[in-house]
Amino acid sequence: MDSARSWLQKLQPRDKDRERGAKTPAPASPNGGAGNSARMAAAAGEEALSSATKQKVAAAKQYIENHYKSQMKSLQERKERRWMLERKLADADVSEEEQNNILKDLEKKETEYMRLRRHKMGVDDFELLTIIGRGAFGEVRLCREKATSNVYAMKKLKKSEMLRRGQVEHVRAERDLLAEVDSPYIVKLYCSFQDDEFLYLIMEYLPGGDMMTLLMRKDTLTEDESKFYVAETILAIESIHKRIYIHRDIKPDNLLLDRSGHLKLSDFGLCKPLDSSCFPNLSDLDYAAGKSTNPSSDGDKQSSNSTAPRRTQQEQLLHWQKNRRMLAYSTVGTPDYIAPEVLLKKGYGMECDWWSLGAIMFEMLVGYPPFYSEDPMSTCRKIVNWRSHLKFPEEASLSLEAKDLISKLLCNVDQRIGTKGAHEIKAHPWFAGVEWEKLYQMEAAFIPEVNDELDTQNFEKFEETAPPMQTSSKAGPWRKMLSSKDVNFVGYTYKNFEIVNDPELPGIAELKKTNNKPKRPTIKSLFETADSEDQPSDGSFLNLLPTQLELPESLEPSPHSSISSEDSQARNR
Ligand SMILES: Nc1ncnc2c1ncn2[C@@H]1O[C@H](COP(=O)(O)OP(=O)(O)OP(=O)(O)O)[C@@H](O)[C@H]1O
Repeated sequence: MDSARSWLQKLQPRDKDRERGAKTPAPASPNGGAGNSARMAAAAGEEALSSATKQKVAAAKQYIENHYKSQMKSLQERKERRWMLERKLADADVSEEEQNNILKDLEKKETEYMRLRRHKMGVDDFELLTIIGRGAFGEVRLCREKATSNVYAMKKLKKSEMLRRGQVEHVRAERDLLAEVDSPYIVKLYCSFQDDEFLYLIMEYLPGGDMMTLLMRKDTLTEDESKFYVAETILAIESIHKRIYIHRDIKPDNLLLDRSGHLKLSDFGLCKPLDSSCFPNLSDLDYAAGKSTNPSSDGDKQSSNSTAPRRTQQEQLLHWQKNRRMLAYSTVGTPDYIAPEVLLKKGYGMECDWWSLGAIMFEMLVGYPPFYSEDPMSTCRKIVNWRSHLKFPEEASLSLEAKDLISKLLCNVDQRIGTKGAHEIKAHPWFAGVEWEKLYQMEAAFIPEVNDELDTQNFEKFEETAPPMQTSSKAGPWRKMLSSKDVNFVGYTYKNFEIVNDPELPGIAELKKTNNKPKRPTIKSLFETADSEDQPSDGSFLNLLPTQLELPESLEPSPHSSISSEDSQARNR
């Protein structure tokens, strides 16, 4: 607030100076023409300057409004937490003394959380450990918070790269979604912050690795194993669709496995393949989709040469595996799971995520994705001409139900299963017998080997390109740290209440079950065992903690900060 006020004060004199300058009479000219043009130029200058000023004032106004809104929301949420805990305790078999202790515990956590919210979090608060992932915009690394010794995954994204590739809105969407959605199938975000060069997401560490690595280790999965992962992916997608978000980039690399082997969706908003600079000839696809029904015109080497023998399933699998990691770590990424309507940029909705699910299911059962080709552009062509290219290799011996479900996922949007909601897919015969509500409590298809909290054996080994930088993000007042570009990243900082909660102690359900006196239940466990009807209608109050807004020194308007019409269209659906 103070920073907003001082920023406004700083603004005013400059504004007055400009107005004074604009009102200075132009030198007289004998015919009045030069004077007129000078006056006109001055007027135009005034208009231009005042529109820049207006933008700054609007940004400051928004900052102040957001700040107050955030304060009110924070207060409300604190009250809700207290109220819910009191209700839960009233129903629980806990002595009065115990109840008082638990309530005191909550207040302690609240104070801790308030302190944390005021603390300007930075990369210096963490000990940087092993690199566990690399993407187009940065890296993911295991880290340990110095103050608490808690282990997290830190995703670090280079701001300049995000700006260069017009991904600012996408990264913002990722932060927003992770902060909003509270689902066991979505990776949990604890906090986000930034320094002058990078954006950081501090997430729960999922030590089971990702689905891409699992698939590379196993070649193919059985139908039962696939069913488990496909079912959990459906629940993950359903939870983001309920929030009116579309992922658009669901692929095995983004399906992570927790310690017990259950699946969580991650990596929201960075839709690299939508970046047309990555696929320079993307407009050709339009032509390919409309005109070509002949597989041989789709650029796939295998089919372009009719005399070349078709690869067997095993050969294709080996070929795919050889290229897979290279594709994953390239700046272009793999287009193998992207829906045709997304590639064609003709407007798309949530159905595109169900297409990706179909492609992943195919890969689990067959060993490679359905439209795999030598190079990404050929894959894109095959996707838009999916009718000619979707083939189930006989050697894979898929059940009729599996083939039917895949064919209903990999088809035109208007016929695609899931268009009316996830329930359509859940009701498909391939899932007969799946207990959707109990899935998360069931034993996973594979239990990953994880020896301790720092174990990274389920991840690829990545070379350190440079020693982990412990660049200071805290030295000096934060406003001085930010460059003018940072107007694009205003409001990125976020802190989740759960960062101050201890997830290890038993819950009240356990207390009731054993009916003896185990360790005290924690606030978190009490919330976790709360009935869904006890929760606010969106069921996500713990994750809806306010954004700590940041106002950069300069709020220069930037061409990068606007949402493309395509993005807003997708978001509005
Ligand atoms: N919370 C996490 N816990 C464990 N591993 C993770 C976590 N988040 C990401 N990873 C690992 O890092 C890899 C890259 O992560 P992610 O896809 O989020 O990064 P990215 O830079 O957005 O990549 P992409 O280029 O796919 O957009 C994942 O495939 C996974 O192996």
